[in-house]
Amino acid sequence: MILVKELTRIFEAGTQDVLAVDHISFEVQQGEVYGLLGPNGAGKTTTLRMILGLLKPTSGDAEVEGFLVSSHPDEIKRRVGLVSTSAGLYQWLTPREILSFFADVYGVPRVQAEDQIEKLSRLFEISPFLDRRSATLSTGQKQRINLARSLIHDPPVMLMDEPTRGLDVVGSKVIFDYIDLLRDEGKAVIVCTHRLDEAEQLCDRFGLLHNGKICYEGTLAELQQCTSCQTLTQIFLQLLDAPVEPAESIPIAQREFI
Ligand SMILES: Nc1ncnc2c1ncn2[C@@H]1O[C@H](COP(=O)(O)OP(=O)(O)OP(=O)(O)O)[C@@H](O)[C@H]1O
Repeated sequence: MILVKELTRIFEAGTQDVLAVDHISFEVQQGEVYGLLGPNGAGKTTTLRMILGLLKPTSGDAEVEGFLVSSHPDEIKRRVGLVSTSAGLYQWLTPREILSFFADVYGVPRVQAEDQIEKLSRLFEISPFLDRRSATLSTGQKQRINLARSLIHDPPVMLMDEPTRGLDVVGSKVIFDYIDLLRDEGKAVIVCTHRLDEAEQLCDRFGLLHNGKICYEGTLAELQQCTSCQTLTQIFLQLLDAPVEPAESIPIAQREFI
């Protein structure tokens, strides 16, 4: 389970600071897929990075499986998998070497790691290029390896930042099926995506971020009811049209850091 409590992040950016995430709170239960959606610059990636402990919040906290990120960052990393297209692969290593390396980093016993590599290879159909140098792989093939890498320690919580970016229809279907499997296995999943059609199919509940704030939250039916829109795309466009304050810039003199 993921609990996000009043998370806030201010970035220093020249003479004005940027309020990227503004006191957001939400929770994701086991077996639930939560769509964290919003336009470019809304604060999605910043939120994921704070939950994982890669970025210190200016204020607020996040809790994963009962551990606070502020006090137990290592426990959080053991329990969370991050899928991100910006994650690079070690070009000179093969996918098998990369997966073994990360299994080792997470302390997965060797035999269990080999089984897990087998299972993930079948699942993501990466067996044909498991022993090729990563530098020779296509974008979609690399994305599949990234996905397998983030799951090597079988974490109970998954954070997915644009998981289908760069994938063809077949690759996207593999991810869809996998997210369904994660739900069935009782994992808590956050998915950030610009593909609203995909989000509509994939997610049980949504948080719509705009200028660092969650403006709407709920199931599709609840969002439809409170906006009088039918599709997630229409709801999203209504959100963008709404008179929301622009992302706040804070003069340096008024900055507060915790
Ligand atoms: N290191 C940084 N320094 C300064 N500003 C930053 C930094 N990282 C992010 N920001 C700003 O914070 C805001 C939120 O960025 P973030 O990457 O979280 O958005 P996003 O919703 O993931 O966007 P996208 O959909 O384009 O990936 C943006 O205004 C961005 O410019």
